[in-house]
Amino acid sequence: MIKRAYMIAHHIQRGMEGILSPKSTGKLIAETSKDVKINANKTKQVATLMYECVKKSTYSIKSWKEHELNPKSMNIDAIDWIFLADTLNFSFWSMDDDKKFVVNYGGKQHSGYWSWCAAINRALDEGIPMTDPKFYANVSKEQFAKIMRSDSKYDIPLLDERLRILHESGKILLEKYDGSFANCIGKCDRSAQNLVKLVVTDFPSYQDVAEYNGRKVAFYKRAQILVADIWSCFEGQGYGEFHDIHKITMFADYRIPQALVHFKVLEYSDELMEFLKKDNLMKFGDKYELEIRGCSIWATELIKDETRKLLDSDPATKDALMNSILIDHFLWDYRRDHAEEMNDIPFHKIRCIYY
Ligand SMILES: Nc1nc2c(c(CN[C@H]3C=C[C@H](O)[C@@H]3O)cn2[C@@H]2O[C@H](COP(=O)(O)O)[C@@H](O)[C@H]2O)c(=O)[nH]1
Repeated sequence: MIKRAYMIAHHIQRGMEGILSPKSTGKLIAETSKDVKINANKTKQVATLMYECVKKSTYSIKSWKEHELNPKSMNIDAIDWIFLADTLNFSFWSMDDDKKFVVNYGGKQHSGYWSWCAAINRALDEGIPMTDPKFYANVSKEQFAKIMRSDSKYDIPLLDERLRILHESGKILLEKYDGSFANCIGKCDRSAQNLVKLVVTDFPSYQDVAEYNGRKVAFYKRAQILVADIWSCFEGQGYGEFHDIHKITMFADYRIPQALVHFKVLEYSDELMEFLKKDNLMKFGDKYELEIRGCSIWATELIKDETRKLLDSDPATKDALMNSILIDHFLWDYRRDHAEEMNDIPFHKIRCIYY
């Protein structure tokens, strides 16, 4: 057991030299950021909101399965569903809010991230083995286009990239992990960090890394949300049991920053706000982008620390679970549920496969 753990750590470490972890990335960027600032007082307000949710049990690890499109079971099928969902969990935004990819499913119209989940479930209902890597490692362009058919006039962005990544990820899963992500989990000795490192080492589309002031920095948004979704689905048990799950940071996407600006936790410079309001496209690795993503990670860490203090000060909640995953999911769901209020807050627009 020890030898194997050492071998894994050594194998993984080899590939990760000199890359800052997401938490260290967030700290570094927050300390030097010019156009994005964190308002420590406002982090206390969001922490109070989280504390209230825990007290009223309106937000917990169980919230993940309450989403109608997420798997309800805690089995291998759910793991393979989650791996597929998070492998293509990126870039759903459209320049015009009324020109977006939409999938009708379960009597509802789904857009954004949920449109992708709806497409998966629609395919499964049609008898297509969508979550089986033996299927998607070789799915044809035509069949994938049919699976991803839109119920609006607009296709999902980066359709060709998505097909390429499906083929790439499916082949790796078949060749190295006997066709199921459950086998990747089995190799990580219940360590979330080991699993993140395995994913970003073996699955190239997850290598969400950039350079900031000469340092290699990692956000690992999709790798971390993959581990977090497994943890959430299994409620921290069985395949979802990770002794170091608290080391996972928030997932640096383009939506949480909107929520953090809404709560005034993040403050953008006039120049940045001007740039965003003009719907200018950013490129992956731009300074503005790194400052938004890095400060979002660090702001969420500060919110987590403040929430922990409040929970510890109350006998009724001192043993309550709290981590950056729960805060992230709360903020993400809050943003979707209060989209109207946040429409005036621009999000950074970037076409990439990392988030
Ligand atoms: N930080 C963070 N980013 C998240 C998620 C999720 C889905 N998780 C949900 C599912 C069950 C859980 O309870 C979560 O509520 C998707 N995304 C990202 O958002 C963007 C899509 O946004 P929109 O265009 O509005 O659909 C895109 O970058 C996508 O990668 C999350 O949880 N956290």
